Amino acid sequence: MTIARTADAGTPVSEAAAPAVPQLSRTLRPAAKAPVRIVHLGLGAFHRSHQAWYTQHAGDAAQWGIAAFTGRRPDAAEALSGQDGLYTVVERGDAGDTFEVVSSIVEAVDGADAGRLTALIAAAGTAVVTLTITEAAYGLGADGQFDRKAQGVAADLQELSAGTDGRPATPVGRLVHALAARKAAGAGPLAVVCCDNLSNNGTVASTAVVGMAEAWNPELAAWIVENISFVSTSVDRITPRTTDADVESVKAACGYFDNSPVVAEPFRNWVLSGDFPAGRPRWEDAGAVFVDDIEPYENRKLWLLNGAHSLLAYAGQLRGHATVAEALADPVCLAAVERFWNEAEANLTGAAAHGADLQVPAYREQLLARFRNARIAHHLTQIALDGSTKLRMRAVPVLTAERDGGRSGAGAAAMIAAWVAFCIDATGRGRTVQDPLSDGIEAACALAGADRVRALLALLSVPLSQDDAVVELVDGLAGGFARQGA
Ligand SMILES: NC(=O)c1ccc[n+]([C@@H]2O[C@H](COP(=O)([O-])OP(=O)(O)OC[C@H]3O[C@@H](n4cnc5c(N)ncnc54)[C@H](O)[C@@H]3O)[C@@H](O)[C@H]2O)c1
Ligand SMILES: O=P(O)(O)OC[C@@H](O)[C@@H](O)[C@H](O)[C@H](O)CO
Repeated sequence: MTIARTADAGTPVSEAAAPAVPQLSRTLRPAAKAPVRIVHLGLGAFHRSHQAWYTQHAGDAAQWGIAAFTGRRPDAAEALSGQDGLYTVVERGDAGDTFEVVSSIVEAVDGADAGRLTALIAAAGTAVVTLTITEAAYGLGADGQFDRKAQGVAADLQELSAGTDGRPATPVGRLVHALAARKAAGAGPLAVVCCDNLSNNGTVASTAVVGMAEAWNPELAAWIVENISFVSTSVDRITPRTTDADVESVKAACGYFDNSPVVAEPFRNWVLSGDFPAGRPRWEDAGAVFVDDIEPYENRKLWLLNGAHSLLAYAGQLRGHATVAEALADPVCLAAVERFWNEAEANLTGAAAHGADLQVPAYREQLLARFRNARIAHHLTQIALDGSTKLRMRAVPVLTAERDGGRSGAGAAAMIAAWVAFCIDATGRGRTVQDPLSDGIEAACALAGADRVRALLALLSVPLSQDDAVVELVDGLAGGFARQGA
């Protein structure tokens, strides 16, 4: 029997949800397998609700199969393999659910299977590599450069030096290892499409991959620069972790057991910018948009949507809320979001001058409606993870722009203040948080008062930590987010 689990980084779906009805498979729901031409790293909930959905809805879907690799554990690959790669997308709107079986993932593989990854990336038919490995997995320093000291990098460089026998453990190390095989096979160029919530995500992916290659084999790094196109994207579809209740709702509505359904909001958006030297699916048939200048779209989404999410994640939990919808219903949280949005919107106008019609007021209205969709239980605990990486993109650019414009930046500072307050427990000491900089956070929290705030700020932005007015502002605002309620 297939062990029922969600994404490998998610909460396992319990054994209680195991089948009493037939299990989803290509026998139960016949669906031809397209040839693998896309390799995905980071088989989680979002890949299934977004890129795999767009690929299924491309006009030429029959030519574009996905081989999706997990990140840190094999669970999601084992679960999905037991269903021949099929799973259900539950589109959860205010009015109810709709259910769709997605079949574009034709192979689900344990990320540790270096042999399969190498074989697929070295195959001439592979044209696209997509990534959803989380923001923290790129491991760049606060200066945006490759960081040899980032988690796992030294060990991966050692593995890479073992050549084809090496077994790097980070997704970037694994990709570099496999690209070496593509170079050796003479399989030619391909596109790497970063789908993580990062500004300039194509550049971030390129810096991480080329940096790792350069540190191992400069000749490979030069080949990557010459042959690999790093495509930037803005990706959007709110997709919380799957729960046992979601599995049960699919069973009740569809009459089959699906161990890997994914629940997402009806809204979806994909903006891409960059070259696809070996071709790509016709994602535009499914609504994807290709642009020359992606920055305005990225900033709109990262600042307004993700920025509000992070603000709600910290302020909301401090005020006793569990989900985005609950936090937004709290007038204190809503006011903080609106204040931050006013600042962010003012700093998006420069981007609009580049010709993008961002329609920010309508975007804000739409976001409020999306966040209020209480049928999507988007837990603040999930959004709060890896705060230092996220705030560098969600709060720091707006606060920096405000300070450069001679203003206080109190709206963006409030997001950082909520994070600062969240990092401290009820006794005033640092609490355990999941963050790539957890050691630095712990060390900073051992300090007191303004010194603590300055040290935490330095993890996000050294220049902001040297601005006394910002330190004082964040320190003052953090007090206002003192823990309340449950
Ligand atoms: N969930 C959403 O609503 C959403 C929307 C837009 C963008 N995204 C982007 O997609 C990413 C993944 O979201 P998800 O909901 O699929 O999460 P998830 O937890 O379901 O899956 C994340 C995948 O990345 C792997 N991973 C995580 N950290 C890693 C690390 N340090 N090293 C190697 N592999 C690692 C996991 O093992 C898993 O395969 C987000 O971090 C975000 O950047 C998510
Ligand atoms: O996925 P993360 O962890 O980068 O961020 C949490 C949320 O802000 C994010 O998942 C949004 O829901 C998503 O970006 C909406 O498209």
